[in-house]
Amino acid sequence: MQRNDCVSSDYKSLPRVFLFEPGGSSAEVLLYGGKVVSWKNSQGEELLFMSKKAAGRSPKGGISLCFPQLGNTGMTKEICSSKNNVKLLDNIPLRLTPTGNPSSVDLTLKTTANNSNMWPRSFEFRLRVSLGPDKMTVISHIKNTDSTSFSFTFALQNYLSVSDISEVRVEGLETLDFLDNLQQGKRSTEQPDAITFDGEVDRVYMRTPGNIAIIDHDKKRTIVIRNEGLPDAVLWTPWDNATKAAVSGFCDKDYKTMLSVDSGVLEKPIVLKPSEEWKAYQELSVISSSYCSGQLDPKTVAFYAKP
Ligand SMILES: O=P(O)(O)OC[C@H]1O[C@H](O)[C@H](O)[C@@H](O)[C@@H]1O
Repeated sequence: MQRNDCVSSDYKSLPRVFLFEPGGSSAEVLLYGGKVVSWKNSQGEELLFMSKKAAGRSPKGGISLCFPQLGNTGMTKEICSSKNNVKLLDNIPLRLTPTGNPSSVDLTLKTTANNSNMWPRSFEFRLRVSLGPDKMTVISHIKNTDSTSFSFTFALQNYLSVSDISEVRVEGLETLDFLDNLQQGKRSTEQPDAITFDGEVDRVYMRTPGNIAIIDHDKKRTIVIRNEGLPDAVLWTPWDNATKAAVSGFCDKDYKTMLSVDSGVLEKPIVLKPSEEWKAYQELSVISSSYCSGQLDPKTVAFYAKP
């Protein structure tokens, strides 16, 4: 039974920036927290999943910024939150800097220890979201403007829209070591085959070699994630665990058409000395998967994904 608060998302009433590029791709980015709430390919198909659960200024889904802590790796006692995933930027309006380019947006936040009660640190955050033909890049910068060093973990939680999770295949994580959050972080090694889904998954893959391909047979498309500075990846589906879905702000049936593939830096937290800056780059591209048969070489996908 669908809960009452799962009938319509309210994010369309929130202040946001619309991006367009000449090839027909488009995106929408919230000023609150810099969350990307829509990314459409040149055919106008939505590629990101947004929950219909009402959540005020922090709607669930899209591309969410998790900072300064994700999971229980590198937990710092400075953070005032009972949650492992801390999204300090949610609910904070970022400053919009004009780019003069309809396919790109720059958002910034300068904060001091005094005006952040969740993490009493001074930092500067800059985010650039840019569109290319069937491609989106997200560049994040964090500068330590404090008088002492600080450390953090970070992730872009990419909630991808899929036709049916049981028909989806993920390539690029084969044979990697992962920490299984469903088994108290037990370390295991992934099989040599592509990953498919038939139940709940919550894993942190460490030191991913480069590209991750999410192949959706029904939609005949592949989304490729390429990163620099974000070595780890989290794969999450609550499946039919309604309690976990609800805790994360999703509706009971959302799992069927959503897969979360996060790009992050988790295993080894980033340490910044005063005035030091950290930068990370993520590129998402979407391509026709009609040529995908059997094992897909992510390097080949990246090659085809280039405009
Ligand atoms: O509840 P959220 O912060 O949205 O997180 C949703 C999910 O994100 C990550 O992928 C974690 O590994 C999961 O444990 C978590 O449940």
